[in-house]
Amino acid sequence: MRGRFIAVVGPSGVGKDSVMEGLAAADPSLVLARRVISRPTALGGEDFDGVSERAFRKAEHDGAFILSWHAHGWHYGIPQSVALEVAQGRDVMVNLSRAVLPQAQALFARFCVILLRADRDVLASRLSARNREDADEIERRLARADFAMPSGMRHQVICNNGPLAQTVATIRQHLSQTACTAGQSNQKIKP
Ligand SMILES: Nc1ncnc2c1ncn2[C@@H]1O[C@H](COP(=O)(O)OP(=O)(O)O)[C@@H](O)[C@H]1O
Ligand SMILES: O=P(O)(O)OC[C@H]1O[C@H](OP(=O)(O)OP(=O)(O)O)[C@H](O)[C@@H]1O
Repeated sequence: MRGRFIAVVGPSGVGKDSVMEGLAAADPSLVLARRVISRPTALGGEDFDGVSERAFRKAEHDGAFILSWHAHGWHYGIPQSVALEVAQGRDVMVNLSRAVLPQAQALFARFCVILLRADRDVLASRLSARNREDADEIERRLARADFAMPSGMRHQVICNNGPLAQTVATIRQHLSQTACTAGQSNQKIKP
C-alpha cells in the first residue's frame, strides 16, 4: 500500500519545522522531506539542500522536482525522491506553501493537510526569537500569515500556541485516525 503524503502548512514562525521534527522523533518511520531551497545553508533552519538560484533553476528545468514555488524571496523544490518513498509505502511529511496544495493533491492518492496556526503576537515573538530574519523581513512574513487556503482544500487546523509537545501529541492522535483519503473533514482541534 502506498504511503501518505502529509502536507504541513501555515505562516512563517508558526512552528512547522519544529513540529515536524517532533513528530519524526516520536515516530522514526515518518519521513521528513528534505527540501531544495535557493537559500544559503549558513542562514540555518531545517535540514535542507541549499543551492544557488542558478542551480535551482537548472534542477527545476531538468525535472528534479515534483513541486516547486517561490516565497519570501527564495525558490523551494520538493525532490522526485519523495514520490518514490510514498510509492514504497512510507508516510512522508512535507513543509509546503499553501499555494501549491492543489498540485500536491493531484499527485497523491493518500493526501492530507495539516494547517498550523498561532496568534499573531506569538508568531511575531517566535520569528524574532528565531533570529534568522531582520525586522523588515519579519514584517513581510507576518503580512503573509493569513495567506488564504486554496478554495475547497480539506485540511485539519491545529493550534500551536501552546507547548510543542502538546501539538505533537495532538497531531499524532489525528494521524492515527486518518487514512488521508477523500472524506477527511475540516475540523478544528484545540490541544
Ligand atoms: N510550540 C512552540 N512553543 C514555543 N516555541 C516554538 C513552538 N513551536 C515552534 N517554536 C519556536 O518558534 C520558532 C519558529 O519555529 P519554526 O519551526 O522555525 O517555524 P516555521 O517552520 O513554521 O517557520 C523557532 O524558534 C521554534 O523553536
Ligand atoms: O505560501 P505560504 O503558505 O505562505 O508559504 C510560503 C513559504 O513559507 C514557508 O517557507 P519556509 O519554511 O522557508 O518559511 P519559514 O521561514 O517559516 O520556515 C513555506 O514552507 C513556504 O515555503
